[in-house]
Amino acid sequence: MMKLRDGRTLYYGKGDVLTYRTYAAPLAVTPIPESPYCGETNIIFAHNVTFSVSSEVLLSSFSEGDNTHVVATDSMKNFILRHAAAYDGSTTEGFLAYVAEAFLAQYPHITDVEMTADRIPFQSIQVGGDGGFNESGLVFRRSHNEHAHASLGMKRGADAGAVVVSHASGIADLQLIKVSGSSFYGFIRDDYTTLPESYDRPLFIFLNINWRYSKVTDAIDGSSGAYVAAEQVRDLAQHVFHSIQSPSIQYLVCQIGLQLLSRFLQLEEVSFESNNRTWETIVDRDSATGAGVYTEPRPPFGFQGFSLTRADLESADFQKAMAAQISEKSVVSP
Ligand SMILES: O=c1[nH]c(=O)c2[nH]c(=O)[nH]c2[nH]1
Repeated sequence: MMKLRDGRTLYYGKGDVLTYRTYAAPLAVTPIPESPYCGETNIIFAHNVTFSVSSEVLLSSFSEGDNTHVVATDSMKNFILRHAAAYDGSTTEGFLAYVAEAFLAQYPHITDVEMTADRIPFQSIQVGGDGGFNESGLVFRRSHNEHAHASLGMKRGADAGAVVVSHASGIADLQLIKVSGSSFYGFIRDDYTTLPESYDRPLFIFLNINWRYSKVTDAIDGSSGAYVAAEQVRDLAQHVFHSIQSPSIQYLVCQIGLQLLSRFLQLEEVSFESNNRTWETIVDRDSATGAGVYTEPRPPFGFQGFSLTRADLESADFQKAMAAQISEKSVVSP
């Protein structure tokens, strides 16, 4: 049979399984200099989960309408929700691994499980008291800012155990504006060029960052000390954006990638999808006060994709290119 885009020939499952678990185990991470984040209470451990399975024996459900081997997607939803109650870990990746492994154990005819989860972020509110402001711990504010996500593929192994065959973690919809300190000039000027060169633009980017660990256990086990929180990745990206004079988004994401791989030695790969939402200038900034007026840019929007592996970093070609550019561009101080 022809393979689908993700390599599977068939699958079915349930999406938008909204899973609001309260009082999951707290997460503590190893702090990094670029981030004040040190962990998460997980008082609300909420996710939008997508779950799907595949197996050769499911072919007859497609070809003959034979439902003998079909676990109803409604039952999958129940399985996820009930296992959310029993999960005793602290990470999204760990939760996915726990559910996927339990499902393979429960249904021996299923060979593959694919799961993704978008974290639904809730932030504790601060309440005033005698000693100042403290976390409420009871009232939370739903956040519509960036969110963490993870995906995991698990297969039944040769010895009937489950093995992780793919995993990724990420942060989506980070939206950052730097009001000064970004340029874009020196690009090809020809008959098609109308964009003026900019030596100080208000750079607004939408950013998705994804990463993969060398050892998936570091992602799954929140108590390993090697877990990388999406908040830390976000804060490091913000730190780099703040610190460098960027000549382009391409350069910016590469610098963030380099910084991530040097800060988190447990990561094997980082990748970026960026979108350029630079504000359109209406009134140029006043050089004395900085006051300017901008409006929303109109479509179409530019985008960039970039991935960096630890092997890239160690390759001679890459090091040569970096050495050349370090001498001509500002770099981030660690
Ligand atoms: O950072 C940028 N990279 C580009 O490739 C590009 N192209 C463009 O029109 N504006 C920008 N900005």
